[in-house]
Amino acid sequence: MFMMCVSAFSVATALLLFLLWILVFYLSRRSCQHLCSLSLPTAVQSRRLFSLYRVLTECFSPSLPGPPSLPLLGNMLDLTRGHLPSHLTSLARCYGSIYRLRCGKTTMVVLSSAQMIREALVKKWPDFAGRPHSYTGDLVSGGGFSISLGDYSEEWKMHRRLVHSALQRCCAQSLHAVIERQALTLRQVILDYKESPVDLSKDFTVAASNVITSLVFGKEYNKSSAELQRLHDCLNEIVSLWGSPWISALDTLPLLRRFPNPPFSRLLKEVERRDELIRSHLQDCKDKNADGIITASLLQCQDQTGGQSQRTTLTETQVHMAVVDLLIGGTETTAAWLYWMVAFLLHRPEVQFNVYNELCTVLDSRYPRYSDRHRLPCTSALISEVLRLRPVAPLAVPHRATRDSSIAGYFIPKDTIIIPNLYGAHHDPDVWDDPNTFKPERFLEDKGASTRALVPFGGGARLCLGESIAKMELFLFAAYLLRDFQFLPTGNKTSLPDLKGVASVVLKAKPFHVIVRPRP
Ligand code: HEM
Repeated sequence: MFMMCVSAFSVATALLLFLLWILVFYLSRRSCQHLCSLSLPTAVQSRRLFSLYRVLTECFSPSLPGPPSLPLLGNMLDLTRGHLPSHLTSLARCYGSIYRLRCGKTTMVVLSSAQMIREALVKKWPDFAGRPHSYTGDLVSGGGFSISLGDYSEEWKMHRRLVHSALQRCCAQSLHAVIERQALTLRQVILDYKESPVDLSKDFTVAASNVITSLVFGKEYNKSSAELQRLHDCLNEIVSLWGSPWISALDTLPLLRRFPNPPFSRLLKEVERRDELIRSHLQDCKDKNADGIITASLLQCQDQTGGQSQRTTLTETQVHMAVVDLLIGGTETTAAWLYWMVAFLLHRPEVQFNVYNELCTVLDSRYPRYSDRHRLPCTSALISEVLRLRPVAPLAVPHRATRDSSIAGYFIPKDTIIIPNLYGAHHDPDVWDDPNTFKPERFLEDKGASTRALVPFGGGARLCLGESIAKMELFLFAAYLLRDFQFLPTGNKTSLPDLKGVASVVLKAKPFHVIVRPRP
């Protein structure tokens, strides 16, 4: 009897709370819409109502699972692990494909399945299109004016839209020819090695970089160019310093900014050097009437006067930072992917053979064009599988919730940091059979059903800006290389490349040597 009374009481309380929540939800939504037009006391009341709604929503939604956190440190130690993407993926096996980590006052939510990532980034894109604000992020992004690190705003949308249109125009006009030329140059570089064991990492970086510098500055370089070296060293140093704990500590513990910090001083110096280099390249483009097709397009955007409804002008800083975005986003990513492709092919030589056979049969003896990709399923499957196993931006770039929202029924408060764990989604055992094994044939067998679960370029408002360029590059570089060469290990099985790699902002394979034999 007593038990029956208790349960009746609990049901009644829950019902009452639920009704109260509905009432508060309704009133708070109405008040929020009119908040600006209200008198001060009414506005205060409405805000209180809204806070009450927030508290009740939090109470009603289940709390996010996650590993235990230490006092003060929270889960910071989890974030300093060597191979962060695979560590976050192993946590997903314990806590599920959505879990939280705490870092000081900040809550981070890690999404490790394609379904969750799509829900947040694509379906609810306006809620999760923000970027975290940070002191050091502002310094490296010209005050938050880069596309990749700038927060979501009307100004940012216009910036991205104009740069995106410039890229689309360039893709249509000259991208194919630029990549073909670089693929042929790379072919010659490899032929010159005359089958001696080589590490191709730098050659891939130069090839990928030349595609971008041709489009941006109308210039290409060879491997020994001091100018190219300066540009790469500077950009790589900025990316690696910015990711270091010495620098991120300045964002979480502002007090540290008062003390000397040599890595931070180096970062500032490199940012200054980068800006000088880019300024002089842009000046060159202006003086020579803009050879680089993207920059020409961006500089035109700068010259136009703004329309009434849609502004069409970019500031000098926006053009400058767009160039930085394209150089950083477009070099190490494509190069790292090519290097991974060779590493995996050394482990499964029969895949090389199948792709080579396909290229010879379908194309006779000519070089492939991007439009051939639909007739080359083995080549396309190889590209998808390498992107799946080693997404080169394994944790994308952190997002920020721009307002209170939810993912998979969990309440996500405004300003929560969202980490799309693309690496985890691509190793999800519920979607991929034998997820850790390199098996391009999986994309042939299930007739593309699982390509929806492939999210190497992110999605939604923050979808990789260079996706179309990257896809054409991966296809043409891979097809040219595999048509002309056979990649062979330098010795026995123990000389095969390590397949775990080193994870930072970009996931790269560890250095390895290979013998490249020209096909007859
Ligand atoms: C294999 C090649 C590439 C992969 C896998 C890749 C992947 C990604 C990913 C996962 C993001 C983050 C998306 C997010 O925040 O949710 C991103 C952003 C970005 N990527 Fe790429 N990328 C590649 C090549 C390129 C190229 C070639 C360029 C430029 C030419 C580029 C430029 C950018 C830019 C500017 C952003 C920032 C977009 C924004 O915040 O709105 N990427 N990329």
